[in-house]
Amino acid sequence: MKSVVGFPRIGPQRELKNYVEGYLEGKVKKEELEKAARDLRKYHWLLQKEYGIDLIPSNDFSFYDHFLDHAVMLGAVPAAYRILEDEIDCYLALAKGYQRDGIDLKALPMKKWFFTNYHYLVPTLTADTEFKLSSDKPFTEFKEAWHEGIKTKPVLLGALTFLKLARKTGVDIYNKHFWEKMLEVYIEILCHFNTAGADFVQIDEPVLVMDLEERDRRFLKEFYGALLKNKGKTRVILQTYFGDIRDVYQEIVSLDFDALGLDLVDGKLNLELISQYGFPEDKLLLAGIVNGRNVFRNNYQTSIDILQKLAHYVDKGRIVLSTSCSLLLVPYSLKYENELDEKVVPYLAFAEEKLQELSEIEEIFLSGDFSKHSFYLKNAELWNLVATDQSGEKEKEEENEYIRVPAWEERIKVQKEALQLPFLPTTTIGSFPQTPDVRAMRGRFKRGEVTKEEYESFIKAKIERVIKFQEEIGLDVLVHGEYERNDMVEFFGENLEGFVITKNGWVQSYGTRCVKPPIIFYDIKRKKKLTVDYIKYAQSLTSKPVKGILTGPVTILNWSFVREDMPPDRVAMQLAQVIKEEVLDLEKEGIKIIQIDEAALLEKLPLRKSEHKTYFDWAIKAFKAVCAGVKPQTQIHTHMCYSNFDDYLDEIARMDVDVITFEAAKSDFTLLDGIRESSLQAEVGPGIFDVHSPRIVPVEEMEKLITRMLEKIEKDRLWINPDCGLKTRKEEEVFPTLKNMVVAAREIRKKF
Ligand SMILES: Nc1nc2c(c(=O)[nH]1)N[C@@H](CNc1ccc(C(=O)N[C@@H](CCC(=O)N[C@@H](CCC(=O)N[C@@H](CCC(=O)O)C(=O)O)C(=O)O)C(=O)O)cc1)CN2
Ligand code: MET
Ligand SMILES: [Zn+2]
Repeated sequence: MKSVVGFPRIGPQRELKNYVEGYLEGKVKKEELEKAARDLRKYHWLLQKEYGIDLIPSNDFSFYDHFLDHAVMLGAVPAAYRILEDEIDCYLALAKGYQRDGIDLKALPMKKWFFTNYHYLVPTLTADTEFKLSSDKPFTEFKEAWHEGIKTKPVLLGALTFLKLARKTGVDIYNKHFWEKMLEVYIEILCHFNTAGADFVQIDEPVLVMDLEERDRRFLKEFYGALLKNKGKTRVILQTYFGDIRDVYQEIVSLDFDALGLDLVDGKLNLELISQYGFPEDKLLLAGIVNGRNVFRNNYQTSIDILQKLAHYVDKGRIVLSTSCSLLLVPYSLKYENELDEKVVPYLAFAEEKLQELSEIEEIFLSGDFSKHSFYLKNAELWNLVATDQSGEKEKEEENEYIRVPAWEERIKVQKEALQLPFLPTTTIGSFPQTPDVRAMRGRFKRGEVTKEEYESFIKAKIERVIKFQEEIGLDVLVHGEYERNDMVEFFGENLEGFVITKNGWVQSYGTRCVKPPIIFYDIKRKKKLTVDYIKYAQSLTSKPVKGILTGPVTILNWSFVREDMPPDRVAMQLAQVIKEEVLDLEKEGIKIIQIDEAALLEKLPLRKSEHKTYFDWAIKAFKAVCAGVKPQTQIHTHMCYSNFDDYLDEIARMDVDVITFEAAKSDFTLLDGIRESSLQAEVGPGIFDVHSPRIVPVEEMEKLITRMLEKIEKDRLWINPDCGLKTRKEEEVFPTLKNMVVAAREIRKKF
């Protein structure tokens, strides 16, 4: 048997993006949106059926985010949003906010989904949360598929994952009084599926791969002990992913689940757990061997090895082949890639190709002598060809070989002297709104409809306009606006050697926003300057300093797909080398401030604390390798967002940057206390407005914020800036806010 944990849902050509955004803009009717969603689901189910998948997921579809779907289904959303009676409107208000007709509802905050570039919406659980079955989405989808002749496996988010990842105010999630009602909802859902005739239901509990405590184990026993008494004929799969379940293996196998889904790609230790503690004879084992979060072909030899080891403990008949996690994290299909390097194509597998891999591996596994099977032989030949020889290439450098001299205290003096900025200097994070004309022009350039010269002069005109705007409103440190970049990582991938760029390899990052991660396939080299020309041009237009903006090595690595046989620390050092070359070129051209974005520094921080040190050691070493050798008077900034870096300030201090700007607008300033208490010396720019909200922020609001910040941070250490880049916003939203931001800073300066 073969199972898929979840399938992408944005549409093979990002159809859902256009429908949802169109609906929000009033250009698409509700019926059209619903039909588009039904068509996509049908397409996904039929495709999986075509490849012989036995356990095809449903309820893995979402208009915006599956975590929000779950919160809505449990009734765990604030009552204020119910003012919007229509189900979809209420849902989208939670996702995007709603400001119309005197109603002002804020969007829920977003957070990273484990170590991926997917972001989920975070509901808040309070003492007022009343759990109640409030949506029939999972049942509707099940019926819809049944209508197509497919009996799906409905997917539900697990209780512990939901409780642990939600925000809590004033509630103890482990208190039975709090979760009892939620248990009743889960029971109701299971009963529904039992009546509807579902053979399987999948409950996702990815938090089980994290460090767990005794109370988590107790919760699992109590909650699932009670739930599983109500499963009737429906068989319940407990699905885990993103690691191994070392802290709960024995508890989980002793519960009455009918099947256990284990990740054997990111959770290598799962195999050991099975060999050590055995596997119960009454359960199916869903063996996650096809990597759901990378785009490379499976190595069949590796997978067969794992399966054969498993077969010592579990009869072959009870082993179900599966993806390691949901395929949400990979693009749809290679069939849209007609311009890819032919040498590389055979090494890639997107979601659709992974379905085929499951079939092929099953066939090999069940055949008598697998080593003669044609699928096996073909795959072995492929991987033999690229087996890399890494002997002699070991990096010996230690982090402390990349020390910037002189030390921060000395450098910052030299820089203040050189830059002559007022105190509370104002700046932005780099990108300005990527207006539709910019996107459209790049589209035309890529399709060969306009020449390189036309494209470049278009970008230059944009730069000229944005420099003028920044001068007019009186910002102190200007930027060129990043108009030439489709994305802060893909752009670097396109312009460096060693990357492969897809045409349609879109992956959902949040809601309707997608990224097209570049693929690292060869050694990385820089054959030409990446950013120097436009930044130099911008600097030529003004006497104010223009900040050069680059993406750092760890972020490029973490937002790319990287070959599994390439050690990440080695790739990070190669990236550091090329970014360093760019930094030195910018410096040579007279750029005085260079920002090296590390928005994703913490993204792939291992889920288990015991593995953090190794990660930080190589990640920070790579970052420092970029900066060592830069002149003392060149000011190095970095920018971070989207992670809770509160907990890692001492590690971030080791990056030894001169200035750090970061997202803080939402976090109640606890971060500022943390900064004061940490070993971080750098000047800081805690974002003073949230770029994800379309609101125009008034001067007084920002003045108040700066005043409060000054209670925590000395006046000569504080920068004034937004909390992230402005690329996703509209000019009419951010231009007035930036203007207000500068006024606010000036008003505060007057008070000193
Ligand atoms: N890689 C990455 N990860 C990140 C972030 C990030 O900035 N980059 N930020 C955080 C939040 N995530 C984000 C993810 C995506 C977007 C985003 O804006 N994505 C855009 C796509 C950006 C892009 O590459 N656009 C292409 C346009 C491709 C296209 O469709 N072109 C059309 C024309 C479109 C038009 O006419 O408007 C065509 O060619 O026909 C370009 O600019 O070149 C989107 O979904 O819409 C923003 C934030 C965390 N993770
Ligand atoms: C996601 S972090 C974004 C940093 C980038 N320099 C920008 O302004 O868009
Ligand atoms: Zn950012």
